[in-house]
Parts: sequence; structure tokens; C-alpha cells
Amino acid sequence: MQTLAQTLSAQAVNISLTQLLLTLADTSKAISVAVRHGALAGVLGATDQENVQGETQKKLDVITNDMLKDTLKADGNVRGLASEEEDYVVEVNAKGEYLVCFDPLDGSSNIDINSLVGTIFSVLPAPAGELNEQSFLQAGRKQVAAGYVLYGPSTMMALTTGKGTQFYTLDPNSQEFLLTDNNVQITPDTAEFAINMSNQRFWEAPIQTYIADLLLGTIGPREQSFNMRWIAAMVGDVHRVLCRGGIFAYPTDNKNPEKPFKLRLMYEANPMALLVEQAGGKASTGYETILDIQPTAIHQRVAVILGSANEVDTCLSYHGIDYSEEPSID
Ligand SMILES: O=P(O)(O)OC[C@H]1O[C@](O)(COP(=O)(O)O)[C@@H](O)[C@@H]1O
Ligand SMILES: [Mg+2]
Ligand SMILES: [Mg+2]
Repeated sequence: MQTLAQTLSAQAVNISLTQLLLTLADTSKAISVAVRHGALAGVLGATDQENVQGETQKKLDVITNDMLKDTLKADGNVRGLASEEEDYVVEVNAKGEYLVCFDPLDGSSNIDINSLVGTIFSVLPAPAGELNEQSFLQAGRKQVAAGYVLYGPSTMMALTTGKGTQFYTLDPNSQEFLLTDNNVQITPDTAEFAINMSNQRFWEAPIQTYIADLLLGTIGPREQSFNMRWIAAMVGDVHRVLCRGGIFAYPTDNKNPEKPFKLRLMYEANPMALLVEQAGGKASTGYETILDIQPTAIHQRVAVILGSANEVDTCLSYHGIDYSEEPSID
């Protein structure tokens, strides 16, 4: 089986990006060790700090953020970084060619119940000149690489450098990420959806109607039964969609009018959208393709609807968007 380095070489990924991706992979191996030690290492539970979004930080949010920050600072290829757990962008190396945005621990509410968590990352080209927040505000389409590492029963990485989506599995013996799927493909049709149903009464009308029709199953307009899954960690839910198809949605809601969206564009939605598109799926807010959004802030939040192409199109048709002219529709 090919190693990560061998696969990146076969994809003709340039040396600086390869080095950076290997740094991210190495750091994720160390995070995997910290996560696996759990209570034995005293890493579970919360801190008494909040991040910029007003969320209480878990100990592992802080530990994993520091691990990534330290290794990316030591990697000469990084110009700057932005993290869910950092209020502001961090300047790294004046000569670095890349910007890295990351969610060091996604699904962190799962950590205390020994359930799925992961790390999500997005790599953008660093523009010339002074580094500031503006340097990062590039549409997701500009990402040169994106991926996540899932700390599950096995540690897996999903990665794209714009040449399809690949899965790697961490070999516990050699400590190498080995290529286990070179061409991940999301089935265009599905009978499985993932959404936090407890927010139902707060959604907009289009998503209310769409989900209601899925729940009606064989007696509704879809004339088929749909199954529901919710891991409460985007990495886990998107991984399932990449493995066996499905639709994942965290739509707009009015539960807290100051925060109409949950997921963050730069280090959750964009990297997942690129992985999904590169695997033949689609990713939208309901009104706009995620990868085409022009960001306005590093911690900006968005609505997310992604997964099996035909099912995402069906969901978008409830939002009054007709995709019948698009080539992906039969
Ligand atoms: O609490 P909810 O509504 O189930 O939300 C779960 C969502 O929140 C997140 O956990 C947010 O990520 P963080 O844990 O990085 O803040 C997503 O991974 C997941 O999809
Ligand atoms: Mg997250
Ligand atoms: Mg997080």
C-alpha cells in the first residue's frame, strides 16, 4: 500500500505543500495518542476559558490547538494560521507559501463520552504582502488542499489536493498513513439523512418541508423510507456520507437570532465542501454553493447542506432553486 508521501509524489504535489501536509499528518498522529489516552492522561473535561465564539473550551480543544500551532510554526512553509480556538490570525513565517485554517478538535462535546472526534484543516495560498485577516478571506475554491483526520476505531485521514478525494488509514505498527481508497465516490442517490432534529421548530420553511417529506417515507411525495443518523461531530457525519452516501445538513435556524448558523466557513464548511465535491457530491448553503462564498471574517458561520448530488439538488429545489440545467441532473 502507498504511503501518504508516495501518493502525494504520484499526484505531483509540490515539495512545500507535501511537507506541510506531512506535518499536519504527523501532528494528527500525536493528537490521536492524546485522544486515546483520555482520562488516563487527565485530558478530558472543560477549561474555565471561552473561545471567541463564546463556547467553553474543552481541555483537548486547547491541547490540540497548541500542538498544531507549535508544529505549523516549526514548518517553514506556513505564512499564517487561523484556528477555531484562536481569536485572531497568527503570523508564522514570513517566507511561508501557505495559510492553514483548522478546527483542532471537531465534535468536542463527544470527547467526554468517548465518541468520535476529529481535526479539520484547509490550506490556502498565502498572498504577497503584509499578513492580516484579509489575507485569509479567499473563497473555498482557492483551497490547494483540504482534509480531516478522524480519531475513531482506526485513525483515518480524508485528503484532497484537487485530484479526487483519498482515504488513508494510520497503520498502528508502522505509524504511516497508508492509502486505503484512492478515489472516494459519494453515491448520487441516498436514503439517509443527518440533521439535529431537536432544532426542527427553529428552521426556515424550505428545510422544514424537505425534512417533513423525508419523514413521511413511503406514504409521502418521496415514496421511499429514509433513515436518520446524527453523530454530532461533523467529521463523523461527513465521513459516513463519503463512505456510503447521504445528506448532512446544519441549516439556518432562529434559535439564537445572533447566531443563525452553527458551522464555521473557513475551517469546517470549506474543507468539507472541497472533499465532498472532489468525491462527486455537492455542498451548498441552500442558496449558494459553499466553495463560491466570498468570506468576510475568519470565524464566519454558514448554513451547510452537503452530500449525495441528486439528494442535495432535491433539497435545493425546496429552496426555490432549479438545478435542472445543471449537468449532474439526469
Ligand atoms: O450540538 P449539535 O447541534 O449536535 O452540533 C453538532 C455540530 O457542532 C460541531 O460539533 C461543532 O464543532 P466544534 O466541536 O468544533 O465546535 C460539529 O462538529 C457538529 O456537526
Ligand atoms: Mg467543529
Ligand atoms: Mg472544534
